[in-house]
Amino acid sequence: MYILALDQGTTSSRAILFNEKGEYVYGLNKEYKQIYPRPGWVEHDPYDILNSQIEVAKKVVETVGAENIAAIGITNQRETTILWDKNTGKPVYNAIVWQCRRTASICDDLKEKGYEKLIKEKTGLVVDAYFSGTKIKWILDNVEGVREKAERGDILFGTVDSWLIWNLTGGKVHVIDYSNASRTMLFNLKTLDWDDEILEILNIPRAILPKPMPSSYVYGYTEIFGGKIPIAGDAGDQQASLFGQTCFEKGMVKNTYETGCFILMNTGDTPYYSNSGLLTTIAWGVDDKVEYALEGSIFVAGAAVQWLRDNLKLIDNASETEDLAKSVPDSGDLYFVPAMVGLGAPYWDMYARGLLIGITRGTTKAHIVRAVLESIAYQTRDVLEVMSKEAEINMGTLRVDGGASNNNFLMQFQADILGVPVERPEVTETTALGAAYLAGLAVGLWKSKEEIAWNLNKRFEPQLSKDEREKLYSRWKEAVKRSMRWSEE
Ligand SMILES: Nc1ncnc2c1ncn2[C@@H]1O[C@H](COP(=O)(O)OP(=O)(O)O)[C@@H](O)[C@H]1O
Ligand SMILES: O=P(O)(O)OC[C@H](O)CO
Repeated sequence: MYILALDQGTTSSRAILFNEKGEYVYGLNKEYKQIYPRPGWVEHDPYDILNSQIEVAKKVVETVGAENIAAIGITNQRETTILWDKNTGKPVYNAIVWQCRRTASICDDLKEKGYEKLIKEKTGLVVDAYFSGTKIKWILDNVEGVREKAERGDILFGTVDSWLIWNLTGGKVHVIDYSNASRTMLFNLKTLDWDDEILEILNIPRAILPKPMPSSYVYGYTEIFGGKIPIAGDAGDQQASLFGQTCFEKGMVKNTYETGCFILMNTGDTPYYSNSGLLTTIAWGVDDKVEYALEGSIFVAGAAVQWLRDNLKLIDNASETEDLAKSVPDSGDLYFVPAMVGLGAPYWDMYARGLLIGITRGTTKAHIVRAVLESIAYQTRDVLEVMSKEAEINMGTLRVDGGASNNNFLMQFQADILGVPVERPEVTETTALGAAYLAGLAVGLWKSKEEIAWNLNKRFEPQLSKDEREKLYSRWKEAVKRSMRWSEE
């Protein structure tokens, strides 16, 4: 039997089959349209999300037959917000993507009113436009007629997992798992329920919200692939990858290098609160138990490589960056700060903007490409420094995954700049793998977490001296300072 993982990411939808040993069997990927209506705004068409996901899933299922699929696990770009009409199933507005900054002023307002502490204590999150709460409010307040309909109980909200499950089950099931719920800024980490006080502050009717559920559970069935297949796993993509990396022990850390970079540390069965801009989040709910994680979210990582490709046209594809970066001995003191949509952890500056500094007559394309890759590793160090300090854990190794973790230059530079070994597993699609594991556990394909495997592909040992490392890193910190608050009016 196989498990089908649906990995609905920010830039593409993926469907991947895993076998009973957790090995990658076959997968397909479809990119879909990014919509940028104004500077700093990012949207997706919810039907692009759904149709691209179904298209790849159907093709993948055809290769083995629906009858051979034991379960489907869903994992998704988190925070992205969709509201739809309960009766027609039609979205009332485009999906507002996690990267979208349009609600920065709503967040400023919440901060001015002094709600930061309350929101952090209840949800584990900092007040930022990143999370779903203010995006929901924006749609209710700005799209004509939606608030009235919502008050009448005719509107449903979902993150992308909810939207997919609702559609895959023919409009029968309206759920969200705890890990996704913990990204809405509306979910109380202790009661494991929506928080009425925050709902009131943001003026969001409870009736639109999905039912919070564990991450490994049979939520319902889909018949759109020819047979009746249980949907049995649901987790936000970063939590799913923590699961796929088998970071089951307290203190284990992974970094996923995708559009953004997401660094999560398992903190066990109690939420751990940060004083330095890290997020407290639910890792998963499995076996009647909820576990927590500390997270550092970096908004732009692989997306900066995409920007080199699509906007600057400096490269034709992302993998070219590896050889280009290696073609120069260093960046020539060129630094790139990818604050295109502000800066996430640990800075949380919604008004920071991208910066390239240190350009000379000698600067070449290779230097720019190298500076872009290096910026991904520097941002990761920013987060890990704070994380290790706060959790009082000396990280032994960093487990890595995601599209850009295939870049050997980047992984070596990461080990160099951290001074810690970096380990890449055989399967770098660990997000999908985690969703597959969660689904497989719910239907009994695997009996317990102990049956789940993790295999090493390559270990990168740090090669820079401490002096060299610190010199490079201190220049980065200087560059970051100069990018901050740039777009504040
Ligand atoms: N070999 C590579 N080197 C550098 N960046 C890469 C490489 N492969 C992919 N990327 C970048 O990583 C991102 C793709 O990662 P992926 O895991 O597909 O992300 P997502 O789920 O966010 O769509 C893209 O932004 C791409 O530019
Ligand atoms: O689409 P990804 O994989 O870049 O992940 C997006 C994150 O879930 C945003 O929090």
